[in-house]
Amino acid sequence: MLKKFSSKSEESGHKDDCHDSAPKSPTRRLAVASGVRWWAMVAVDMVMLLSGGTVATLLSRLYYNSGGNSKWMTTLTQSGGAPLLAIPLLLTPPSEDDRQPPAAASSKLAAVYAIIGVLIGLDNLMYAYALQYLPVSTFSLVASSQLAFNAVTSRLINAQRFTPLIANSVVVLTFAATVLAIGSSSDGSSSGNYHYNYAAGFVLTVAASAAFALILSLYELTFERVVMAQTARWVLRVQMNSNLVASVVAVMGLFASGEWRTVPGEMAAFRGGTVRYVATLAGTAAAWQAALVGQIRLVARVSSLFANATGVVQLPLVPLFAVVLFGDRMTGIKVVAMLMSAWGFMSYAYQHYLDGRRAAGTARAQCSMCAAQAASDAVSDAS
Ligand SMILES: Nc1nc2[nH]cnc2c(=O)[nH]1
Repeated sequence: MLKKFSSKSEESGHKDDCHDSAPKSPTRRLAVASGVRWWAMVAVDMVMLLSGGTVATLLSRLYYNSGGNSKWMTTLTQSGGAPLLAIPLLLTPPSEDDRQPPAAASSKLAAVYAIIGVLIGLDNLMYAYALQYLPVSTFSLVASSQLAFNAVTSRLINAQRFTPLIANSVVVLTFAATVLAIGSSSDGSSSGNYHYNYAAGFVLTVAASAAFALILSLYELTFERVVMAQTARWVLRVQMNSNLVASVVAVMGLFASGEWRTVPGEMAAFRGGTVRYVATLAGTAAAWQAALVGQIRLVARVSSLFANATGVVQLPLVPLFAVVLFGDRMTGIKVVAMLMSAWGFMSYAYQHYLDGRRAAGTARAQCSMCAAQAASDAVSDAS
């Protein structure tokens, strides 16, 4: 039995043999944990992912719009806030499960952190190039392919089952981003005065989308098969260590590419000056980690596909905030994209709700069978 967030009995459902024989549900291991408190915690994780991711993406755009140009620096901001995670890690009291010895040897854990961390470093670099090489609209369109990639990786790596509602969710969310991209390709979005490098941007966005889907599935596999725990502390530890490895990759890239030499000049020429430069990068780094805490907790609580679906909801949110912050035009198509996003997401959430009800019914039926079996055993023992 896996160790779940905080209270085991409430969140992991039934610990007895009745539950162990229940079939896996499409929305997977926590289908039985569908109480109000559990949904509230999922909602908090979603808000963290959506708000953190939106702020981080907008700040990355601000960096480029204000004169920033270093790809390795943008790469570093995506993982460089990892040491901040030491604060919640220290403040989170260990649960009963955290006091057990780790299920995996330290060397195995180190190898997992290294593999996922290097993948994150490469994904972050490709993501940084993609953000700069493509207009936001095209980027959103191509980046939504990560959900389709995740459908494949979670089928192959995490044995995710698909139902019509989940397939609908994947298709509708992908369409939402497509509608957005087609509709906003000529709406005067303030993406800066770049000479876009479409071909490279396209290939890098697709590669980053595939890499990110793989990363989320590997996180899920790590919680299920390596650490065999999904407590809040384990989530923070796995995120912190893998992102520290990714930061080492980014720092090595910054020095090996020689880009570090351009940083002082970039800082001096930055619109708003040095303080604004540092504040923009520090804010981006903190926002990415907040988003990732939400996303990785969703991987642990629900599944990598659910975490990715939530992340894709963010794609239509970014243009909406860009309307307010960068003066982009609001169009009907953006509203349609957002409504489609909400529909795609509700489809997944409804499947989860159905699973929760079905799992609770199955558990009740099995427990009454267990009780009847126990009573008949007691009668035969007595006679
Ligand atoms: N490729 C990719 N990288 C990310 N890094 C943080 N979020 C994302 C994402 O949604 N996609």
